[in-house]
Amino acid sequence: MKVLVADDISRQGLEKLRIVPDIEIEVRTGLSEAELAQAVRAADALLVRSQSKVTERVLESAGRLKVIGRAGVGVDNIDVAAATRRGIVVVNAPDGNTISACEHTFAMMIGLARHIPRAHASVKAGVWDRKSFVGVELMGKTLAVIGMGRIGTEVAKRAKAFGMKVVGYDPFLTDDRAKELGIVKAALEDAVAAADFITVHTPLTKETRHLIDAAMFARMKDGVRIVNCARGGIIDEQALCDALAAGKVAGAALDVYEQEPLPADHPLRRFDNVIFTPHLGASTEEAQLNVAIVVAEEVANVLLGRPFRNAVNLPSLDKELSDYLAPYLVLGEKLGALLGQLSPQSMADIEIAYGGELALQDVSFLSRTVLKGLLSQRFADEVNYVNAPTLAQEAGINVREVKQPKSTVFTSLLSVSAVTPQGRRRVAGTLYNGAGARIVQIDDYRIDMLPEGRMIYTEHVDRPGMIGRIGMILGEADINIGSMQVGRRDTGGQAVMLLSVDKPVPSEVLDAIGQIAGIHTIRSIEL
Ligand SMILES: NC(=O)C1=CN([C@@H]2O[C@H](COP(=O)(O)OP(=O)(O)OC[C@H]3O[C@@H](n4cnc5c(N)ncnc54)[C@H](O)[C@@H]3O)[C@@H](O)[C@H]2O)C=CC1
Ligand SMILES: O=C(O)CCC(=O)C(=O)O
Repeated sequence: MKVLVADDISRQGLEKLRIVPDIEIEVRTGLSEAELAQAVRAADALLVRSQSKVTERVLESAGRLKVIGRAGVGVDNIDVAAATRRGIVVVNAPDGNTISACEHTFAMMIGLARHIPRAHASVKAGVWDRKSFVGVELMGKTLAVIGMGRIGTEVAKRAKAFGMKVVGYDPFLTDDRAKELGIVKAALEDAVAAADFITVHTPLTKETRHLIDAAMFARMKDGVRIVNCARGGIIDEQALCDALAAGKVAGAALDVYEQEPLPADHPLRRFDNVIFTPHLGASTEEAQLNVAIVVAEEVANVLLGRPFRNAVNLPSLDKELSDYLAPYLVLGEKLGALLGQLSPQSMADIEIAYGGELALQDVSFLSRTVLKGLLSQRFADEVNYVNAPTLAQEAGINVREVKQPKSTVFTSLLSVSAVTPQGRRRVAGTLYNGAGARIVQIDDYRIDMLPEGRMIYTEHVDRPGMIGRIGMILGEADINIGSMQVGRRDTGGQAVMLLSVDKPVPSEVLDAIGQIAGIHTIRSIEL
């Protein structure tokens, strides 16, 4: 398997991949979009930092790509939606550079408060000017932290240690968490209005683009100082230029820009009271080693089919949940595949229902495995856990998750149904204590069958001799029957049968069984 490394990633971290047999690493940095598109053609994995842009065009040529590893946090340089549609897992290293980005933010804030870059340049130029660089203290000032995630929280903690008052804005910040951190929770407008210093720590998304715009600058105190070590574009650069020119903003410290590298003629470069660094927030030995190790391990896990943790386009699964769900993931995929093979024609309105204890868990990952099994009839290898919901949506298939904690005779029941040309069809399964997974229902019929291997499924009239005749045809074809389950509602009425067989059943044998009077449906099933 080939891993293409397209940005500068710690060699020590890459060792984690180098030592895996069957994994070959190719390092090619500084590629244009067209070169990256060409290089990714033969890659099974792509490793990047923030420099490479993994666009739709790049992904179009990525025939074998299974995983993109981002050695860092922000994935705004990766078209995650396009990767998801293609079933490519995107993994990142969410906490490897938190402290470095936080400390850089503090360096920038203090540099801004005490004019350190300009004072340094003045001394270097042979000048001894102490009057031009009178600064302000942080102690007693109000800091607005916009985005109270990992980095924002660390910044808030350090600001408290500096004696600052901290006002935090984040849609997910709870009153309890704010209290625990000793900060004031506020709306965005109120946070920026109260602040002497403002620092942003959100990802760049549709919602956060130009979160700090001209209207927001108008609300700020005169002489406010502003820091951006998160992403260019969260602050509207034109509005910042206007606020600097008007003297509203006393200084800005920027690590990130709407366009990187920052163009040589960018208007921000004209302001002496703006401090620039070239996207260095995560550039420490420690952070680069941390993120490289984490992402290399994650990429190896994906390639080797082992569990992985940090996928940005899959629901997260902690160890406890992952252990609990593991046998259900196998059962769920098989139930999906069973329903898909029972009704290989079109289907709509899929319902994945969870009963009993299972209904009390976070089952979003499990629903994906059910969907993957179900859609594999239609999309074959194209479908995986990553793109199953997107493929269903694009095919116009509505998917519902239903939870019924109290309504099952089984400790837990997983049931999958869909509207097919034969009406709504349903299969259900459970895990028997000690006896493993079982299919326990097909449509309205109760059965008890191991969801494994090759099977023959029939719908037929419940009459004597039926099973014998099927057994005879299979015997003549030298096909051994492993086990058999019949489900029926009334004697002499309709029935279903599942037979497990030891080898593939040729189509002429299936046809011969289908000819038996009273059999009206026959299918070959493989789980
Ligand atoms: N300059 C650099 O080298 C680095 C930059 N970063 C940037 O910093 C960002 C934050 O990193 P982490 O704290 O690790 O991420 P995080 O995911 O832990 O925190 C982001 C926070 O932003 C909040 N948020 C999302 N939308 C928001 C909105 N509209 N308004 C207010 N808050 C909102 C989220 O609720 C979350 O709490 C990353 O997305 C990345 O872009 C991260 C590392 C290094
Ligand atoms: O790779 C880098 O140095 C950039 C880090 C960064 O911006 C991030 O992790 O989001």
